[in-house]
Amino acid sequence: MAERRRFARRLTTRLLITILVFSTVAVLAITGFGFYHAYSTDYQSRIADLKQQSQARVEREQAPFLQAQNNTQLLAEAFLRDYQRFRDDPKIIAQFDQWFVPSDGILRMHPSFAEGRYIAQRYYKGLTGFLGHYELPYNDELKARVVLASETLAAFAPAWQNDFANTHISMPENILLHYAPAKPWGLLADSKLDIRRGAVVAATLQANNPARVAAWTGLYYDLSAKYWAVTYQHPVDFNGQHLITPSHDLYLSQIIERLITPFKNLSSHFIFNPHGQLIASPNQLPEETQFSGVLHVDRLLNPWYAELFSLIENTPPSLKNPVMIMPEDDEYIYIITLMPGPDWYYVTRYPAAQIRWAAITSAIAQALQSLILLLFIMGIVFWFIRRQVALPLRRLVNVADMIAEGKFQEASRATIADSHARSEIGLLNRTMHDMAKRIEDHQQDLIEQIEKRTAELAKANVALERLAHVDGLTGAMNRRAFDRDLQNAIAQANKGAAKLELILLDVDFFKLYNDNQGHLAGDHVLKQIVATLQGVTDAGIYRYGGEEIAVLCNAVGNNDSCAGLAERLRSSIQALAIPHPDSSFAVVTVSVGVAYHRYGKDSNALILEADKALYVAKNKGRNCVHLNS
Ligand SMILES: Nc1nc2c(ncn2[C@@H]2O[C@H](COP(=O)(O)OP(=O)(O)OP(=O)(O)O)[C@@H](O)[C@H]2O)c(=O)[nH]1
Repeated sequence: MAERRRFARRLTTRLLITILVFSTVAVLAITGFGFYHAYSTDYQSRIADLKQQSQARVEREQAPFLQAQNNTQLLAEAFLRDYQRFRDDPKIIAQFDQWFVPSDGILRMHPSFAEGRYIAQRYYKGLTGFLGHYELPYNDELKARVVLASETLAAFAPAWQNDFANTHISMPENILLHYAPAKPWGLLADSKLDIRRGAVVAATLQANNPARVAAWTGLYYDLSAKYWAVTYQHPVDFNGQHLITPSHDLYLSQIIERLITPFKNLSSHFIFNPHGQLIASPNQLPEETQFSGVLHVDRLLNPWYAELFSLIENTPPSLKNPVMIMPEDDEYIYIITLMPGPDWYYVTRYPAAQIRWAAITSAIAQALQSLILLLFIMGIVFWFIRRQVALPLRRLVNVADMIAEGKFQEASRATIADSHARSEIGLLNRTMHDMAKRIEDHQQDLIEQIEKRTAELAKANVALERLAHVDGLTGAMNRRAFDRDLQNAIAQANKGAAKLELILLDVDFFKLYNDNQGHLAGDHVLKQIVATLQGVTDAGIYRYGGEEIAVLCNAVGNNDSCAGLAERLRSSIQALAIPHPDSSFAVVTVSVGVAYHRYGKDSNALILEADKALYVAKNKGRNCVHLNS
């Protein structure tokens, strides 16, 4: 029984361990793969995020650059339109002398254009002009060009004053027309200034820019304005002649400040232009002041800039696709984004360990989730197996024990609990229930049958017993019964419980009766005698020998009662009056010998005494009783 319980427990435990082992192996494999996958996915996703963040920042900051390009294009087209129509107009040419007046040995636009004035219903303000020393005299074309350029500038620039600090138009004749309401540059500029010597205007001259491309200058420090700026310059030629260069200055302090602001204090940012000039760096660069914005990486003391720029040149980004660079032995990764407009390379430097660590943390978190999920599932499986398998199995084992112990009724009641379950266990339970019930019914049948058969057997035994001790002819008890009863009676008598008397009766002249009346008639006589004796007494009547009858009388009273019985027996036979022609009494009679038991006398002695008494009765003439006293 205990073995069966242990087996049930072992089965459940083994089932759980098997599930646990296989699940653990599966989860570890999946977690391992998941960890690797989560790590690489997270790593890639963080790189993609960095690219996206850089791209978004660049796109946000590129607007003023693109607007500057559009604006200068607009100015160029408007100017060219007017120039082709009015360059020979005498009124325009004549205006030159009214608008531009001598100052410090050069010409400057009349200060009223800066302060505010109306000319032909157009309001001019914030406009200044610097016409520096020029080696040739001004001809009509130049005069008309300066006036038309001034008008173009006055027409468009005020609309942009909120977006750009200034708008200006330079000319290769050392002329600069300037719109900036806050600062009358044309009135303030040193008369000895030759703007063509400055890098900005110089870059627009045909000699320096034979391809005639519009471009952004490198970063420079505007000494007069005291800020870092870049200038977009759009050279405009007509019939091979360089007429004007509309341009915007774009103050970069705020833009650059925004661009080099780190992401979450982890990144640092650099900006290069395609010519290898450093536009911005988070580091303090003393060289900046030395080179006034022409900071070529080769001229920087730190070779790291040149190496980085060379890597960027090897894998340049496109407008939509930033690239990632991972230099060997470098603890950073670099995202290079192309900034449209000035075509700058915007570099985002980010610690590689930070990305790896974040990816590992994320992968570990996912792995932990998987493990927690495994534990949760195992918990549910454990609970399910315990509730749905282990407990019902244990109950079934108990039921099996009950059946083994023969407690079928208990077993059939105990199986009710899980019998409603639809599982195999429920089915097994119902089967056990049916089995216990059937065994119980069969056992009940068997018990009833055994009881019935036992009763029948007892009855048969009683009959058999009776048959074994009854004489077949007369119905009196036979000699075997006599011997048994005599022994018992003597034993009782020896204990003093009762007195005992043995009466022996013998049919008189029976040989003659047989001989003359026939043996069958003799049998009939014997039957009649026994029946008669039984009618006279309840004492045991035995067929002791052929025609000898014994009567055991357990007399409680005195000897007379047994003597009286012997006499009543004798007379009852005589009274039958069965004719016996060969008897001296003419009827069938019996002689009777009686012997009394005395303490210590055994059965043989008692029988012998009774025999002697009978012998005496015979000798006395028969049909009489003799007591052997
Ligand atoms: N019909 C019949 N006769 C029996 C049976 N058993 C014994 N006998 C006969 O009983 C007779 C007994 O005879 P005995 O005892 O010799 O003498 P008796 O003729 O009875 O004479 P006394 O006893 O001296 O009166 C025998 O002839 C037996 O054959 C029996 O079962 N049926």
